[in-house]
Amino acid sequence: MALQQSIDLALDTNIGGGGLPQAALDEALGLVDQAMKRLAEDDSSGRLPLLHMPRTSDDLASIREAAAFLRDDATDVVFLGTGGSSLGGQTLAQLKDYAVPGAGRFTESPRVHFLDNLDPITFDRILHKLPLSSTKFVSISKSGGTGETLMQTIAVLTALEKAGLRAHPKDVFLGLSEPRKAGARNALRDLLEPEEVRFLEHHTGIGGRYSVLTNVGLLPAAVLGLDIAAIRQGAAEAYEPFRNGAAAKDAPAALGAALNVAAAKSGKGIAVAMAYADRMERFTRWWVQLWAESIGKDGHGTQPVAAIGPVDQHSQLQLYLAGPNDKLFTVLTTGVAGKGPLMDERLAKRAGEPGFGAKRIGDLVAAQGRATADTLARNGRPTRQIHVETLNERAVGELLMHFMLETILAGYALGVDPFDQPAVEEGKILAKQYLAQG
Ligand SMILES: O=P(O)(O)OC[C@H]1O[C@](O)(CO)[C@@H](O)[C@@H]1O
Repeated sequence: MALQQSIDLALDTNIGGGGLPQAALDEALGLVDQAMKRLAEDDSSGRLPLLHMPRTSDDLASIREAAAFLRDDATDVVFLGTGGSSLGGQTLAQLKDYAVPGAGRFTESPRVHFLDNLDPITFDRILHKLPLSSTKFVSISKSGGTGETLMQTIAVLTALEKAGLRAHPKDVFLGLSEPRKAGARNALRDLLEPEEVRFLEHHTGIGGRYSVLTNVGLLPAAVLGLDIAAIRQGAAEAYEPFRNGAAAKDAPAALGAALNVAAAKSGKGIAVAMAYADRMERFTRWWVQLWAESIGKDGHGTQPVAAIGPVDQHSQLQLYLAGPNDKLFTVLTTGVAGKGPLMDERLAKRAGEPGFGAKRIGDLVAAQGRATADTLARNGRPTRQIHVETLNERAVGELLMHFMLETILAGYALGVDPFDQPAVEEGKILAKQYLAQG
């Protein structure tokens, strides 16, 4: 197990009155113990296919084969899709420097792009800059009906046509969506199937924000040459205590769920995840969707906030330490001590920081992650610490599964359905009405 979790700095016994009372945690653990029974039934009945994903391997060959098609002769691979149809892939791609400030510009071929936000200027620019004759595209939408993804796909087909490349969309496009349902439209399939574009099937029993371990997340990971089997193995590690029938307090994801439930019931209405790694920035955004859409309903929910360190020490930390004590913090760190450029002693002295001499950048980042958690605790702010020594496929797989399990269990314990998102439909319908009105 790569993931180490400590909730010591979250409890009032250790950090004083601002912390969570042990009694609140005990009560939440009782609720999560019940939730775990439900989860075990979900597993044995097959009701939650996500729980079987870590042990599944028979689909990996087809994912690798689709990835090989995308890589073949391609300078660029563009993933179209939004929310859960993009953020999981982005999270994994960050292991290969995707969207890492600075480093992301130097990624190897094929360059991978995730166009998850709909912005006319961005889309125009990228369509003009992409070498269309050597670019492959993947349109991902579970429902097949998401307006943003449909518009992106239409725009790309049109651009291919303008570039005289329209004759062969099937050679440059893949679709990924649910199979057609009797009596219902799948607009993405309606759009691409007449062009003979091949579709990979989106798992019907796994919603977008839980789909990172399926072909939705693993396809981009495979395009980037990541070890997709190791991602699943890592996920299996997170699930192992549940398969072994552990009590909530002994299963890290269940303990995390209980902590969040205790926080929610103790008036901590905000959950902050602050990761001390550039390569976890997309992970924090993936988690924001996971938590917000799963828990925010029926008047329940805590507000997820994503932060990364050390940069957000210089923007958000003041509020975290001295603003309202209404938050539960999760500080995520990796084993960066001893890594990165070495500080020349002479130059460190000249900069007035002799303590930097002979230290590495990673030494400071490691010290900062620790100092932030301790400072939050000293100021009575409940703080959980999660550490993974090496951020690789296995560790990210474990983190992803940990947070999915934590979210499902928290939803069950709070009495909300963690798998739907009915409220977002209203705005989508209204937007289409406004579009039609002009
Ligand atoms: O994969 P789809 O069906 O295009 O949906 C994209 C996203 O939109 C939502 O349905 C919310 O509008 C998310 O739950 C989902 O991840």
